[in-house]
Amino acid sequence: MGALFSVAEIRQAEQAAAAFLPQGSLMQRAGQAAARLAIELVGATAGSASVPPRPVLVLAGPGNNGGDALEVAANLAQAGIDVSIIHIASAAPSAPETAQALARARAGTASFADAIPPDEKWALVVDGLFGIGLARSIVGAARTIVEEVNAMECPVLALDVPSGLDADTGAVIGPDGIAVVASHTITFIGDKPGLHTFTGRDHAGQVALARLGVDDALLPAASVHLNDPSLFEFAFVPRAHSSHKGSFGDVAVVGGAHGMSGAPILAARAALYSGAGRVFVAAIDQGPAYDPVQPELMFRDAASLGTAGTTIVAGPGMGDSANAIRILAKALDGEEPLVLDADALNLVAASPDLQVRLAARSGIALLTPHPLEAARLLGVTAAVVQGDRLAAAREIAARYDAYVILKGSGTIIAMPDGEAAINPTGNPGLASAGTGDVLAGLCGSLLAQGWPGRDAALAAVWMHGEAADRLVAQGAGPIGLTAGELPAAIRSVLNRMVEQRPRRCALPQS
Ligand SMILES: NC(=O)C1=CN([C@@H]2O[C@H](COP(=O)(O)OP(=O)(O)OC[C@H]3O[C@@H](n4cnc5c(N)ncnc54)[C@H](OP(=O)(O)O)[C@@H]3O)[C@@H](O)[C@H]2O)[C@@H](O)CC1
Ligand SMILES: [K+]
Repeated sequence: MGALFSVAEIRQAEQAAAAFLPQGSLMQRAGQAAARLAIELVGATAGSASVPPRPVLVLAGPGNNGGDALEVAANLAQAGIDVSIIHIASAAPSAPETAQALARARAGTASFADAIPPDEKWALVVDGLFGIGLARSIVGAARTIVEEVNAMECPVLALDVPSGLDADTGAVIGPDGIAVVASHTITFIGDKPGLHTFTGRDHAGQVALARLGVDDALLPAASVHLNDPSLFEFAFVPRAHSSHKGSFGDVAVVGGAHGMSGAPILAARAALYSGAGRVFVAAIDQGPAYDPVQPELMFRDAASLGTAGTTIVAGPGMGDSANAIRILAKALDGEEPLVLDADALNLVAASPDLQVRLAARSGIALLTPHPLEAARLLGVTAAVVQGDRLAAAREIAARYDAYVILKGSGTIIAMPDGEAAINPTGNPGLASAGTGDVLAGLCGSLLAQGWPGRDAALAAVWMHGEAADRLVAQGAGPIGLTAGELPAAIRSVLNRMVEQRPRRCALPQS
């Protein structure tokens, strides 16, 4: 479930499937599946499932994505819907199935136009300009069409992938490219990573998958999935009545250089609310003696912190002092699970010595970079990281034998063995100060409670996003959502997950 495939993998499956089918079968199936969804969408828009009072605009490009669109147009016209088609003809000869689809559309009641009729109000736009075959920026007449569609207010259904979007990476195909902003995307044969990360979430809207009857066996075993509780739910275990605070591990958040106390406190609160037994704030410089809102947190001097048996979350507000570097080196040399965030990642990126220590450590390392921190770790620009987020996260995971959470829309979770996931939960409310500190604290908390690195990374990211989504559903965002609201919301998500597990409790280690 939730498997994501590269364009190369989809192409292979498509060729293998087509070899056993009459010509044009896959395109016809794509046209039928998309027409069904289009009818549902216009039915919903018009308030009934009957013929909508407004016409549907179908955009058909020069390749097979255009062929899909022509099949959709023919099917909608056959259902009695008023359809207008803008067809960008190919200079090169079309594939036979696309030529067949064009003939079918021409034979029906759909009308063809050279440009989008001005002032028309559409029930729906179907985007079949370009699919996975687009290899360069959209320019000229096609660009004008995309600009016009993006300025419309009606729903837009993209076929396979919003035209102009790279289905592997979620980047707009450039340079200086443009991509359709769809409200819905129906994607064919297999779901694709680019629809779920970077700009993909904004361009694709709600994603539906039409397998077109292609056998699972024709697709490879997926190494990338959409993050989902089915990947980690067995890690949620009810607590035993005989447990005590020593059963759930210690977390120390190392950070809080002068003037930056808020970040480690947010991380520490998240660790506390997600069930860590004892939580320390280990300050680099002298800061507050306690947290009046959360007096359960214990404040220590980072330099004298005993780290044995303690999961360290290093980085929030840590700064770059010599003291910070010394304390980070000591944490890297320890064997306890370690979460590196924010300044700790920048210190590693700037120090070959710390890089060697990180790569050599035997305990779990979990890194939570945002794109710029990831770029520093890789010695590239943030634009390069964003241009292929999956590849960047996997490269860091492999280089440091670490679990990597590359933050941003469609957060990537990459494991040292190459497995990866893209997170579907969360919303723009998370693009605010301190939410990353909360995520780091949550990761540390799960690791301190004995979770494996893979499950901790997947579950932390999913719950963090889910908590934000629930807050938005309650009206607490996305505008103005604050990081401080997340820990309590995460606690309720976590307890709900545990309740749903049919498992018996885990007896505490003596
Ligand atoms: N085959 C199958 O079995 C199935 C395929 N399916 C569908 O086919 C889609 C893939 O079709 P595709 O390979 O024909 O590529 P597509 O995305 O239509 O674009 C290529 C066309 O665009 C042109 N072009 C490229 N860049 C351009 C630019 N900047 N500006 C202008 N033109 C540009 C390019 O021309 P060229 O680069 O060759 O000059 C070529 O003509 C896939 O996404 C799915 O929807 C489904 O029906 C399932 C079964
Ligand atoms: K498209």
